[in-house]
Amino acid sequence: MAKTHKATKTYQLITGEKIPAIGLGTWQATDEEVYNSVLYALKTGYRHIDTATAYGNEEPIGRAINDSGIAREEIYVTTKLSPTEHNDVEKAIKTSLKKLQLDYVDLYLIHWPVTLNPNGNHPVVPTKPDGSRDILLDWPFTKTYQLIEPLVEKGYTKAIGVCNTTISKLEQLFQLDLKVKPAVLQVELHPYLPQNKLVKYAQSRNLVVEAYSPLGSANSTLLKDAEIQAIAYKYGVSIATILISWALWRNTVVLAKSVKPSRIESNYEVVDLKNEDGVFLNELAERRGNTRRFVDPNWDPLVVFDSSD
Ligand SMILES: NC(=O)C1=CN([C@@H]2O[C@H](COP(=O)(O)OP(=O)(O)OC[C@H]3O[C@@H](n4cnc5c(N)ncnc54)[C@H](OP(=O)(O)O)[C@@H]3O)[C@@H](O)[C@H]2O)C=CC1
Ligand SMILES: O=C1Nc2ccccc2C1=O
Repeated sequence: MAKTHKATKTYQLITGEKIPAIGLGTWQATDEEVYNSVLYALKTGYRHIDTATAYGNEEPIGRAINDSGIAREEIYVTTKLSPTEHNDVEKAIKTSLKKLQLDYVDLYLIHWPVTLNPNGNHPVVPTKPDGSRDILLDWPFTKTYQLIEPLVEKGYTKAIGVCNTTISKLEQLFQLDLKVKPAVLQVELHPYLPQNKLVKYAQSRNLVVEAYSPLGSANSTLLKDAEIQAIAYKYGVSIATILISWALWRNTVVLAKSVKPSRIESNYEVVDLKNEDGVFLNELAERRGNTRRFVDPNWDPLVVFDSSD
């Protein structure tokens, strides 16, 4: 049986700041669950919390951070700009900070490279009369990126970045005259969707890459995979531990969500994967000839995930 150790690894961002390699995911939990899970995670040793305006849980997260008694500068906090907020990013981040009871966040991400109508029929997912998403098609995410750049100098966030972008979208970003470079790329990553080319490209541009839904999200089929189970068996740990350890092996941040104390604890215990096992997991989807995305909202007619990259 391999020895597990606490996941205290950090990466250095392009800003010079350190980011803890393991962050607690907070999507899909009640306010009470999220409050308790953040408090428990911080007690366990986590120092990185991932949230978003769209999750509607910034307020209980702020309370938990406050009640933990841990110094603000020891905790890495990320929140995300919602697609309906691209028109007034300063108001958006100020609202998030107020809910989080913080003076600044460590990282502010554009949640989706999609702009939704801020004056539509719903604050998070506005729709048109035909039921389709109310997307502002003439508002590219690059325009939003340029709007969030000043938030760093104004002190609202230490770093900025993007989520859910492909290589071609990152290339569009790097074609701009950037005042503030993106520090982080947050995308769905696990052995069914390793996105090897995207990870390599982003890391070569000095972005720290973050893996969301690393366990395959809720009702995960990944956690029942026989080949991954065989690796887990070799190390004497769970599949979840292998998935989290693989994410660290490939030098990505890993955002695992749990509201269960025992899982919050075990997800913070990792093993050092042998290279052969890391490579095996990198290549699993390609070997099987299929990938699987667990998070893929319908942004029709906008193509967010281009299968070519
Ligand atoms: N930028 C973006 O667009 C997105 C960002 N994210 C971020 O990434 C985070 C993680 O992704 P998410 O989709 O939540 O999914 P995860 O892959 O983290 O999986 C969470 C699910 O796995 C269960 N689970 C957690 N630990 C274990 C374990 N050790 N054994 C078995 N089951 C376990 C959880 O249940 P339980 O809680 O009951 O333990 C929950 O149902 C999000 O919470 C969010 O912060 C996610 C999606 C999109
Ligand atoms: O964070 C998110 N989790 C999701 C799951 C389904 C669709 C969108 C999202 C998010 O933006």
